[in-house]
Formats: sequence, structure tokens, C-alpha cells
Amino acid sequence: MVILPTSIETASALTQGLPVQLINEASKAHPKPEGIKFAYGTAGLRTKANILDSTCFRIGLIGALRSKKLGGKTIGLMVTASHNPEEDNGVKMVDPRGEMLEASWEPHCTEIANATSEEELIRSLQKLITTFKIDVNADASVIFGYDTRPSCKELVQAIVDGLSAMGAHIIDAGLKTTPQLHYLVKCHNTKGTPDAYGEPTDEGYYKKLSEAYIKLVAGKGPGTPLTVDCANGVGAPALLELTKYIPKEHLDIRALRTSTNASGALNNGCGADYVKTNQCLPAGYDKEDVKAGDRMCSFDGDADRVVFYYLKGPATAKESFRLLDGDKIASLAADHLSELVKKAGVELELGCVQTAYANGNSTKYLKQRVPVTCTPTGVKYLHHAAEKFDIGVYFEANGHGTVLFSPSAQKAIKEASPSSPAAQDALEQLGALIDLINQTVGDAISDMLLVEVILRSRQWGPTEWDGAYEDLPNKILKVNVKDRSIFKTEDAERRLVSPEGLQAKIDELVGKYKDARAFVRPSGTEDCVRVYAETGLASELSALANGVAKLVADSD
Ligand SMILES: CC(=O)N[C@H]1[C@@H](OP(=O)(O)O)O[C@H](CO)[C@@H](O)[C@@H]1O
Ligand SMILES: [Mg+2]
Repeated sequence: MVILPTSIETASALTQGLPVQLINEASKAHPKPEGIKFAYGTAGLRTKANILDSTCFRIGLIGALRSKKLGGKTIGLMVTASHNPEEDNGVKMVDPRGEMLEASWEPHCTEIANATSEEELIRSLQKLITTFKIDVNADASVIFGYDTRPSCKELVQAIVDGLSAMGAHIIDAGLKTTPQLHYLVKCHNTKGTPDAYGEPTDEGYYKKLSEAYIKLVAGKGPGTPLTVDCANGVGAPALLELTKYIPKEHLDIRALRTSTNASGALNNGCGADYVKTNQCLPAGYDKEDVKAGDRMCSFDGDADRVVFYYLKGPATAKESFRLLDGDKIASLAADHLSELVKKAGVELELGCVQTAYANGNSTKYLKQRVPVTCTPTGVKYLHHAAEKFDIGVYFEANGHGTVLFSPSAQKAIKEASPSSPAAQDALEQLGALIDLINQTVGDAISDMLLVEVILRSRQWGPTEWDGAYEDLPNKILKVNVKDRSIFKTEDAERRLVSPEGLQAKIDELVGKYKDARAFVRPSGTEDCVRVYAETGLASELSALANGVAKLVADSD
């Protein structure tokens, strides 16, 4: 609930401590580029790095105010543009429990980022302060991290200038994967409490994951090598660091695409998004000695997504490639955890959360086993929906997701009295999985370890995992339009309400193909409209996807 100030006097009293002079002066060094409109979207503010300076400065101001609003709890700021090209960048805010910024603040971030003068900037900050009744004189603490993009250095300086103008306590976490930053935020805010999430250090992160992993794979025999494409991003140093904590007999990693200093290499022909979108191996893998049956996976640029894949035949044949995406990870995790819960003899409801991009056959598979809900795109929606279950498995098809254990589920697992040695073992495994799985946000490293644990425990290779269901042929296309904001959706983005009449035309087209589905939505991270299509018959896929894209283009 938003509490509005009761009178103008209260409003002015609230904003009295705002260091207007300092903000004005600092803001002059971070002028807003003319004619650009920023929007706090699916994953924060994201665009070309060379126009983001003023936005980062202002997010610094807002981050400090968010912390003040929450009584000085530590807020996170992450500078990254994830899977997007190297010349892009972005900034997103992390709330105290490690979750995404509360949605009611997003329009204020947009408004403040778009203020065209110092006066307007101050007015929009004052509006935020009065709307949320912020005590400007309270303490503020903000931790920030950044990925490997060359533009991060300057953008981080802009953030620091914003934080300094507000007098916030600043913690520089340095080069981090996005999920590491989320982890650190949660650790800082739970330190010394009964819910302490972990040590708020790099070492704490690697120790927590590696100790849980070793517990889960101990005695399961030596593993086979796993080839990891690090997208030439921050996942590379993080993964290499992790391997120092886990003996090779437990985790045999072959890290590829680890060139974080090579200009233009980030996400270029590699990474989770490239592999998922193109449904093929990273470029140049034909020279990397990969063989049929090898387990492989790809991180994205900030290592919060992972997709797995393998070849069922020669690397040279396109049809050899088999993708094990977020949907396949969700079904593997849901099956495994359901089994453990049953064996443990605890009463816990496990549910799955997907978006409209989930493959139709994955939804069918999961719905036969567990409750499944569908939310709009963006982890913040999935995360909140997953919190409604005792154990909530959520994954976007692109590999971004995690598993949440509710506080009561964690308690039930900890306190259950096992009725047999098998139940005892299942409870111990569940306990270790709670530590292995990053409870704050999707984490490529943690999810990779989760998959490895499940495959090892079932003595499965990628083929057995892949056998759960067959993906329906599917495709995502981008359509550039003049103004994507006119595309409005309902029903978890599965239907368009605007432009008027377009949904009826899409329905008519979809009706012409067997077992087909298609939907259209504006991207929250790129200036385009996305078209998703899937069909029962591979031969009909392009016709449907292109047909819907044409309908979108014609409506522009
Ligand atoms: C189809 C697709 O993959 N969309 C991605 C993409 O969002 P868009 O709003 O579609 O641009 O980036 C988001 C942030 O990384 C991610 O959460 C989401 O799944
Ligand atoms: Mg990412």
C-alpha cells in the first residue's frame, strides 16, 4: 500500500533533508542525453552504454533512497546488459532479500531517469520521497557489482557519484555475476540473524555452493567432463574460481569462451542466448573436439542463465544438435525434487512456474505431474509466483530460473523425523539442495551444479534426460516497429489487446496449422516486438512465424 503524505507541510518536511545543492552539482557532470526516453523494464534500465551515464548517476540516487526507505538495509545495484551485445549496458536494482526491486518503484525510476533538467530531477526525487514517506535523513547502504563490459568502469563511477551525493555507505563488490551480487545482498541483510543466508564474501559464495555439491555427489563415482561455454563473460572467472573449491573427480570442467578481455567477444557467437535462439552449438565448436553424447552447457553474459545441450550424431550435421533448455531443466528438477519429497515422507506442495515462451510439450509434461502457473516474462514475476508453493520451480525457457524453498518448507525438511534410512537420505539431500540452489535468483553456476547432481544421482547422460518429452518445433522472431508501446497484452502476455484487431488475425492464422500456438509481445529489454510460434509439424513452423511477423509489421 502506498501511504500518501497527509498535507503539503508533511511533504516538505519529508524532503527537507534532501541534499539539493550536492545533487545539482553532481548532476551537472552527468547530463541526460537529449531526446532519449529511458524505461525501467523487464531487467532494469538497459540500452546502449554510451547514453547511460545520467541514468546510472540517478539510479545511484534512487538506490540510496530505497535503502533509506528500508531503514538502511543494503540495496544492490548491478551493472550489466546480460546476453545483449557488448556495446549495450544496463543497471538493475536488487532489494534486501536478494529479489528484484519492488514493482511500485519502477515508474519512479523511469520518471527520474527521464527528468530533463536539474529542477525536474529534484522534483521527481521529491515526489518519490513523499509518495513513499522516505526519511531522507536515515542511513543508506548500497552494494554494487558489474560485469566484464568495458563501459562498466565509467558507469560505476556515475553510480558512485549518485550514492556519494546522497551520503550512502558504499560497498564495491567488484566484478561479479548477477546472481553473486544477489547472494551478497541477501547475506549482508541477514548477517547475524537466525536466517543468515551465508558469508557476505566471494569465498562464502563458493564455499556454500561447493560444500553442498560435494555432499550431494560424494560416493557417486567420478563424473564425466562437462564443457562450459562462458560467453566470454563474467561467468568465466567465476567458474574458474569455483573449480578451486571442488576436486576434479567431482566436477571435471572444460571451460571454453573465457576471453573476457578480447574486444567484441562477449556473447558473440556464443553464450546461452545464442545457443537457445539459433538452436545450434556456439560458433567454432566444430574445432573444439566435441563428440556425440558429450554434456555441454552455455552461460549468458552475466551468468544468470544456463542451457545444456549435446549432439546425438556428428557435429557437422545440424540435426545432431539437441537443446536441453530451461524447460528441460525445470522438468528434471521438478521430477527429482518430487521424488525426494515423497521418499522423505514430508507433506510439501511442489509447483512449477513458466512463461508463455515455455514449450507446449514441456507444459503438458509438467501439468501431468505438478501444478503449473504461467506469468508474464521476467524473473520478478516468476519468482513471486514460485514463492506461493512450498517448493517452487521456476524457469524461463531461455534457462533463467531457480528453485525456491519456502521458509516453512525449509523448517519442515530440517525438523522432520525420518521413518527409514531412505527417508533420512532424502531429507539430507533436500537439505543440501537448499544450500546448493541460489534462493535469490537464477544462477548459471548453481543451476549447472544442480543439473550435474541430478544426472549423477540418476546415473543419467543427456540422452536419458532428453527423453522426458519431445520439444514442439518453435521459433522466436524480432520485428522492429515504430512504437512498441502500442502493443499491449493480457492473459500472461498470451494475447494482444492492442493494436485492435491484430489478435483476431493471429488467431485465424494459428488455426490453419496443426497443434500450433503463437503470441506477440513487446520486448522489455530491446526496441522490438517479439513473435513466438510453435507448431506440431516442423515443416509448418516458418510459415506460421513469418506469417505472424508480417501481421505485426503490417499493423505498424
Ligand atoms: C524471450 C526472452 O528470452 N526474453 C528475455 C528478455 O526479455 P524481453 O522482455 O523479451 O526482452 O530478457 C529478459 C532479461 O534477461 C529475460 O528475462 C526474458 O526471458
Ligand atoms: Mg542474464
